Amino acid sequence: MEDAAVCFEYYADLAESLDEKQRSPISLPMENFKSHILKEPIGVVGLITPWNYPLLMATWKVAPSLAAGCTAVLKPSELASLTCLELGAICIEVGLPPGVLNIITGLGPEAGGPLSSHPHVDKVAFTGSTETGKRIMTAAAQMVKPVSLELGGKSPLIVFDDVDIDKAVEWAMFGIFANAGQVCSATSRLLLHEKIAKQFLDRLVAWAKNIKVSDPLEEGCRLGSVVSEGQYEKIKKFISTARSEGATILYGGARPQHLGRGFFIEPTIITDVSTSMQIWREEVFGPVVCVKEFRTESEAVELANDTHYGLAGAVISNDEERCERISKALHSGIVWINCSQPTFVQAPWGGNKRSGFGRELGQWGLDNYLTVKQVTKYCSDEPWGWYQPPSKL
Ligand SMILES: NC(=O)c1ccc[n+]([C@@H]2O[C@H](COP(=O)([O-])OP(=O)(O)OC[C@H]3O[C@@H](n4cnc5c(N)ncnc54)[C@H](O)[C@@H]3O)[C@@H](O)[C@H]2O)c1
Ligand SMILES: C[N+](C)(C)CCCC=O
Repeated sequence: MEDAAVCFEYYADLAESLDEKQRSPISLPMENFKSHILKEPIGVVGLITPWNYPLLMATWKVAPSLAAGCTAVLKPSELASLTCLELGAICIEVGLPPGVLNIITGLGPEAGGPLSSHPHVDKVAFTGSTETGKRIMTAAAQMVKPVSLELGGKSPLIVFDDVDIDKAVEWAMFGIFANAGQVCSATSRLLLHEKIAKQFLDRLVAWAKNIKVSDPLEEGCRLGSVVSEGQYEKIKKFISTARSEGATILYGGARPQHLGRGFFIEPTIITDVSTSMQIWREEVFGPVVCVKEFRTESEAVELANDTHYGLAGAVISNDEERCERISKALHSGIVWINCSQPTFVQAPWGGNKRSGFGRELGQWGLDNYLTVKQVTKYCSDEPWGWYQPPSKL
């Protein structure tokens, strides 16, 4: 809730400074011309959002699009619409004019599909799975409609042998078990230097055993249930496929014994993973981490980049120069050094490759909803002189 409020406050400030940035001059090589820039709202925008962090993911789009001066149609996930409807109620309460923010609930193809194909929607900003992103891009292409896509991920966390093991273990846990792993940027592939791998895994299991798995309303809960039965079954299938492909379920992999009902899955650590396995290649979107060892820095980078996704990556090491080298070598839109997941509204958010394109948050989030117009003026009294004037009557 606090992150959503901070995001609205941040874009309210950017909206005010946007007026000051209008008419910024362009330097031209000819004195008889003057040119400046107008940044204008792109128009009516369709905002399609997922079920994880449902209010925050909507806020990352609603706040900058309204700050840019657009009118918006928000289509939240059918699995988590209520907080977005509450947002609509708040907008009425604070006097947002009717029609500026419109919220349509319903299933994806029926309620969301028309936003991509309708000629009166000028842009679609989408957050969700890569498969849906492809469908939206295909539909929008028929109208040559711009899209920005925030899609899935299979992000790596690389841990070198010069670290404080317990501190690194805690970041590794936060990177995959926070929000039950239902985080697009979750660091779901853990790469451990071979010298510390055994010790690291022993400590990771010890810390994982200590996680309180419970109803999130209980004090001290650090792992709740996953969103739906469908997601629960999907995650269990990923775990059983990993096992059948030859991986080892080092810890977890099942329903916690003390929770007889609800879609709870233990924090799960999978080892003996090869790069051809499904668990290495595909996004699980659950509390499941797969682990591989590496020997050298270049091997770590090669493994980290061995994915079609490119949302985030993280490295933990006490060698600052090595961290700098790795932050350049990772093919992702976000790199965390000595941590995983902390997110700030001022910094750009988004991915490369099949994690999508475009950036949310910061100034880049506002630019998503603005179009740039050049205004160029001829300011000489002299005629242009390109054509021969006809003889005067
Ligand atoms: N990159 C990011 O910033 C980010 C953030 C959060 C979630 N995600 C990704 O979102 C996914 C989980 O969310 P999900 O399961 O809700 O994704 P999803 O793709 O199933 O659904 C996302 C939204 O798209 C709608 N939709 C579905 N089909 C549609 C269609 N044909 N046309 C228009 N809209 C349609 C859904 O109703 C929902 O509102 C994960 O892959 C996760 O990585 C990415
Ligand atoms: C801000 N978090 C917690 C990293 C969530 C980002 C949105 C992706 O699921």
